[in-house]
Amino acid sequence: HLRSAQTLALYVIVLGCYHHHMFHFVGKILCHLEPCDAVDVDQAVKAAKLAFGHWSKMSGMERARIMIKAAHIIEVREEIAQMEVIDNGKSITEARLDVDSARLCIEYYAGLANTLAGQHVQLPGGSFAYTRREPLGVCAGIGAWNYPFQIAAWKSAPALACGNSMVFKPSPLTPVTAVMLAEIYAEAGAPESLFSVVQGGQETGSLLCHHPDVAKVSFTGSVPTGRKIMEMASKGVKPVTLELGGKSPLLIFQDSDLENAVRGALMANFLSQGQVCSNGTRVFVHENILPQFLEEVVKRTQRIEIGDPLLDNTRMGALVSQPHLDKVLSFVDQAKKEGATVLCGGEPFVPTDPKLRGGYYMTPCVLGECKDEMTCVREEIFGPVMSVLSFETEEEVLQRANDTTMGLAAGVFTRDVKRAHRVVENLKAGSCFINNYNITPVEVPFGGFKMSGIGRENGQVTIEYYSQLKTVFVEMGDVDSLF
Ligand SMILES: NC(=O)C1=CN([C@@H]2O[C@H](COP(=O)(O)OP(=O)(O)OC[C@H]3O[C@@H](n4cnc5c(N)ncnc54)[C@H](O)[C@@H]3O)[C@@H](O)[C@H]2O)C=CC1
Ligand SMILES: C[N+](C)(C)CCCC(=O)O
Repeated sequence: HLRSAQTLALYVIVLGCYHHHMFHFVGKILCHLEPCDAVDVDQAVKAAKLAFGHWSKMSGMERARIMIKAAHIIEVREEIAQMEVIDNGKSITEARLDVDSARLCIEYYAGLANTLAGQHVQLPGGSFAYTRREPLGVCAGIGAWNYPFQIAAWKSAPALACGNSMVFKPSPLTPVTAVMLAEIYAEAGAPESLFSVVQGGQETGSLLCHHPDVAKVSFTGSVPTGRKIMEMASKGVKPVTLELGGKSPLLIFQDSDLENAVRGALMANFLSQGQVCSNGTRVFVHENILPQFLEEVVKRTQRIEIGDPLLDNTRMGALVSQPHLDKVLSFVDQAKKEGATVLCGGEPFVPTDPKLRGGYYMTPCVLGECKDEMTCVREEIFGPVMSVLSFETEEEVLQRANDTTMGLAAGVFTRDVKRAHRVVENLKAGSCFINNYNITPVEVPFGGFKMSGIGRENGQVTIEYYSQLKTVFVEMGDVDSLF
C-alpha cells in the first residue's frame, strides 16, 4: 500500500492535531489526517476557480478527450478497488463494480460533453435569440462513506463535462480514494486543481458550502445533514443536488418468479453490508407465498460468505465503524422487543482469521413478522437487516409502501406486465425497479422523491443540474423605443 501512503503524503498537510482514520476491516489505524481549515478551503476554492478559467474555455471535444483518458486510467488500476476495501470494509468484488461504475460514468459524460449546445430562435424582422449552456463555476461535492470512489465520480463527471471545476470533500471515515481520483484527472491532463480534495468533517463541509466562490453544492448523505446543506446554500442562493436516505419498499406479488424475487430481495438489502441509500429494506410479500419466500431468503442469507473483504469469495465484509455496527445491532434488539422474529443473523461476527478480529462484522439478518409501526420498518437502519412484511391486496400494499417521508427507490416483482406498470405508476419514489433491484446504469437518472432528495445524478438530465442557460437577444433592426 505504498502508493496510497504516497498519495496521502502529497495531499494531506499535517498541522499537529490528528484525526485517526481507521482501517475498518481489521480495526486498526490506517493513516492520520488533518481536517482542512478556512485557509485551506479558501486556497482550494481559489485554485479551482483558476482551473475553471481554463477548463470552461475549452471545447466539449477537448474536455471529453481528457475525461476519456481518465476513464482508461481507472480501468487498469486495480489498487483503487483494493484501497476502497481497506478504507470502507466492503468486499473486493463489490469494490471492483463500484470503481467500474465510476469509470463508466466518466466515459458517459465525456460523450455528453461533445453534445452540449444551445438553441437558435427566429424572432420578427430578422432578429433572433440564441441560448448558451454555460457552466456554473466552482462546484462543491460532499460525499458519504458507503460509495467513496463512486460518489466522487458520479459528482465530478457531469460537473467537469459541463465545464465546471470541483472541490470535493469525502467523508472523514473514507477519505482516501477520492484523492486517487484527483491524481487520475491530473494524470489525464486536466488543468491543475480542476478536481481537488479537501479533508475533514462537518466544519470543513460547511466552510465549502458558505464559500462565496462556490456556485453549487452536490451532497450525498443523511437527511438531517442534507437539510443543513440546503440551509447553508440558501444563504448564497446556490443550487443544491441532494442524494439522501431512504426506507424503500420492495413489493413481491404472488405471481412473481420466486427465484428472481429472492435474488432481488438479497440485492436490495445486502450490498455494501446493507449500507446503501437505495436499499429496499421493507420487503412486502404476498401472504400466499410468504412461507416459501422466507424459507428461500433465509437459506440464501445464511450462505453469504462473511470475512476478509480482500478475498474474491467473500460476499460480505465489515461495516464502516464500531459505533455504526453498535447502532445497527441495537436496531435488531429493538425489533425483537417490538415483536419481530429474527429468522437469521443479527449477531456480531468474529472471523476465524485472527488478523480480522478487530473488524466490525455482523451476520446478515432477516426479520420476520414485521408490522408497519415497528422501528425497524420506519427508520433507516443502514446495515444488513431486511424487514419482511406480509400483504393481501395491491391497493393495500401500495398505500403501506408509500406511507413514509422518504421516496428514493422502490421495486416490484410480478409476471403481470399490466400490474407492474400500474404499481410503479403509483409508487412515490424516484428510482423504481421492475423485476430487479439496485442496478444503477449510469445512462439513466437516479434520485429521490420527497425527503430523499433534490435533483438527479447520472443520465442526460444531470447536465441541467451542473449548467445554466444564458439567453442572448440579437436585434437586427432599429430600437423601437417608447420614449
Ligand atoms: N443516504 C445515504 O447514502 C447515506 C446515508 N447515511 C446515513 O446517515 C448516517 C450518518 O452517517 P454520516 O456519515 O455521519 O452522514 P452525514 O450525512 O452526516 O455525512 C455525509 C457527509 O456530509 C459531511 N457533513 C456532515 N455534516 C456536515 C455539515 N454540517 N456541513 C457540511 N458537511 C457536513 C460529512 O463529513 C460527510 O462527508 C448513517 O448512519 C446513515 O444512516 C450515511 C451515508 C450515506
Ligand atoms: C450502486 N448502488 C445502486 C448499489 C448504490 C448507489 C447509490 C448509493 O450511493 O448508495
